[in-house]
Amino acid sequence: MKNEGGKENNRHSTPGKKEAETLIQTVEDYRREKEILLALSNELTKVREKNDLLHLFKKGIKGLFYISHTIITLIDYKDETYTPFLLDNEGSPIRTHDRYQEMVHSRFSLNEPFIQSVLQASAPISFLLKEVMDLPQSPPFLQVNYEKGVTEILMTKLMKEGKPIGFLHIYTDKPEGFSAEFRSIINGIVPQISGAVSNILKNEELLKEEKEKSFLLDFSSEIAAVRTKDDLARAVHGAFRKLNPSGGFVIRRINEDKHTLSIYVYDMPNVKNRKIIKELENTSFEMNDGLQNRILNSAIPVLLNTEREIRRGITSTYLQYWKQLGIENFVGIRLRNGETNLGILLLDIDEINVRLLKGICAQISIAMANIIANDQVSKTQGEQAFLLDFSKDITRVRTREELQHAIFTVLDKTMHTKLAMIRVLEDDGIHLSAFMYDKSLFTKVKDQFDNMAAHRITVDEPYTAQVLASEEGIMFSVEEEIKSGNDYAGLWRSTGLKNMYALPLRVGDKSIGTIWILANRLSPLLVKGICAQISIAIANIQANEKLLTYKKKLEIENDYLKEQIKTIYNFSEIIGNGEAMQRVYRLISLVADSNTSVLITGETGTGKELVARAIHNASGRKDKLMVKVNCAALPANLIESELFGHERGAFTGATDRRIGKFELANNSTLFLDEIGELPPDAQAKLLRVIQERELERIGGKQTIRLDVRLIAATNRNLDEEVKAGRFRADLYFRLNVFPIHLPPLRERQEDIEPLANFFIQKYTRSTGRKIKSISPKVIQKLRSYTWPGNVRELEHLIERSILLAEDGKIDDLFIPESTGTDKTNPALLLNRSLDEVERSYIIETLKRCGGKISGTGSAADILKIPGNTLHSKMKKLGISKSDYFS
Ligand SMILES: Nc1ncnc2c1ncn2[C@@H]1O[C@H](COP(=O)(O)OP(=O)(O)OP(=O)(O)O)[C@@H](O)[C@H]1O
Repeated sequence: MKNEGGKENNRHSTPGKKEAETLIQTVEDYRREKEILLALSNELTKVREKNDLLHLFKKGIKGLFYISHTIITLIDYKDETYTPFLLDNEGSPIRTHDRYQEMVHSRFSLNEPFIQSVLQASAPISFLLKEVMDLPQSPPFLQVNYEKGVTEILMTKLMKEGKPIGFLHIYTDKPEGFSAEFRSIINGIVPQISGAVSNILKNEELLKEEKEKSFLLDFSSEIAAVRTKDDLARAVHGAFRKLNPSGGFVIRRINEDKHTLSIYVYDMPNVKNRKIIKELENTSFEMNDGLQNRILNSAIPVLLNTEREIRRGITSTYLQYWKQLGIENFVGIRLRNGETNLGILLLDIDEINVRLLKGICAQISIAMANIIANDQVSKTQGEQAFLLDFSKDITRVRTREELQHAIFTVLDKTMHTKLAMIRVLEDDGIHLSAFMYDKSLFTKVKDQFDNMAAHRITVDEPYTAQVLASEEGIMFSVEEEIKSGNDYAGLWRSTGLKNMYALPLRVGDKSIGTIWILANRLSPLLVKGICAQISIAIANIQANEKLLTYKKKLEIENDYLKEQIKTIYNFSEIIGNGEAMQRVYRLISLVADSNTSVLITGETGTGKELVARAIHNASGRKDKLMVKVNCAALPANLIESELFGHERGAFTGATDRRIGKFELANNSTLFLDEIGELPPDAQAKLLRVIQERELERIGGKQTIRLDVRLIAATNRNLDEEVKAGRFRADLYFRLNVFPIHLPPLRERQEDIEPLANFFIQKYTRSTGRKIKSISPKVIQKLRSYTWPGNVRELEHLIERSILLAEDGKIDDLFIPESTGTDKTNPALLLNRSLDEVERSYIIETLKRCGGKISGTGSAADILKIPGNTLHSKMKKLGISKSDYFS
């Protein structure tokens, strides 16, 4: 240190004349000094512009004092540094120094001895560079100046309101250094320089404020024109480009769930990786991630450092991406409308201008709130208009197909998703079965989905129970359900959609089912509206389907009723009192009242159906119709559907649901006529139904429990059918619990006359003819006939005879020509074996040829076989002469 403003030392140095001269000189100096000071201070008070200050200062002392260059530095108390503020761009020799730029942008510590001594000095203080530059912690600019030939520095602090605000640095490269006069002038001028610096600072601040104001004004007029999200993005982009041409911004909006934030608008000019952008665009970030919530809770912008936040344990993926993208620092500011947080603005900048940012964010917030409100209004209007259309569509829906079309269309067109499942409650109020779904949603997990859909669930199934108990439905996050072990969530995840929206379907207070829709996001208003409409449509369709089923059932019952009326007189009486029929009556009364299955056997026309009806009419089920199925009368491919019913679409041609005869005979009797003709598949299914007492319609999932009494009849010998493998033994045993055999008419001749009389009465009544009796001759004829068609044949014969009778008397019957034991009558071919028929035919031919076996006009000739063959056949069939010569 040389000295502190030691002006007095130069004055009063020599006595006498010299003293007088010196005094004059001193006065002169003083005057000059005053002049300089006055001139300088006059100039300096005018200074407003940064560049003017040093220029005027230098100009003021030019020619009077020599200096090499000056600098003004400003103190920053926040980080306890001082930094260059005004530089001498023309005179400074260090401008060519390598470290010049570094010096210009450095912040030098206030806490070191060199600058502390300046701060403590009450007047300008000078230093020889070589003495101070190597002292510990000395600022590097001393060294840099020294290296450029500067020898000495004069420093003084600049004050404002009693507090140092910066320093004036004056450098010289001359050995004589700074004169006392110079020091004195500097000391005198410091207040003016301080004032000028303050003025410059104030002016700069004012200019900055002006600039900000005009910036905000521009921005606000741009924002005022913003109507859409895109407009907002453009306006914000333009504004930030002006402030920081290379930086980007992101505005995140708080989602409707109030727990997450997603990108609203953004501009990331430095991010070239589309994948990262897509990822950032499509992700909802947890609000309470330790960072977003901090920004939302802070009234002022928050300056953040990516690395530091990661170290603090913030795990949100966007930080990792930012790190990857090299974003070191960023600023987060909340966007808020009144007391409501709307979202956050994130800016890729290092410095914060709090006032400006707050101004910008206030404008963005207003625009954003307006856009959101506008969007909400037009969304609500759109949704309402849409719901109106949907409700119009749905009122026209009558069938399940039409409903499916309406639902699939609405989900596809407006929600861009598909129906996962509608389950409806069954009549028992406990089970829910699949009603409608879109398989194409689950193509990746087809089998698993089919299994799930085929599976009936109950109202107690936990997820269904939750949904049914909820007012507005439940949104399941697929990922969270996966984590919590929800078995269905795997299926959900296969669709790539993020949420499962499950809602109860209700009509009034009554739950009718559940609807499950997978989507990334859905409007709650829309879903609720749609579900209400769907609920009503389903209820209508169900009622419609029920009505159709009842109608069908009634129609079928009606058919049976008609049939029953037609035959009512038939089963009111069974004619025949012979021993064989007495036995049958006993059996009927024994079995009628039980639920035992009965198998009635006997040749065709022996009255098997009559007996079946008699059993039914004598049973507790008589108030309901006995249902009859003729197993021989139906094509094999329809028999199962006739017996067990089918659901619509169960097979080609099944255009409607059909109630099977089994279901129709519930609580009554099912008469299976000609059971021996039942195809094997149907036998197997029949057996299952008899065993389990329940069935499922073909193509149906619902199990129907049944209480049906079975009576089967056949004219076949089922024992033999079983042996030949044509009839299932297990089914035979099930049916043959109580066998009743009806003997052929030829074996109960005693019944022929009463039967004949019964039929005469019956047909005289219906034809109006008056036949009183049958002659004994005719009765005799009837008895001697073999009646291959049994009672039915007798009935038909009498009917025909009555039509042909004259004089109220049946004198003759139109029995086929060869009666009695003649078995060549084609009618008699029935119920006979091939050997028997062959034997009768050979005997008949031999008779016609007078017993001639071979040769011209012989039996072999007529039969067109060699004589030898006929011989051996006769031998095999046991034909002897007595057979054809009697
Ligand atoms: N004992 C009887 N008394 C009065 N009518 C009878 C008697 N037996 C049979 N019939 C009449 O004969 C006709 C044939 O009887 P039914 O249809 O019951 O015979 P079925 O053995 O079932 O014949 P199929 O094996 O050909 O079906 C019917 O009109 C029936 O009313």
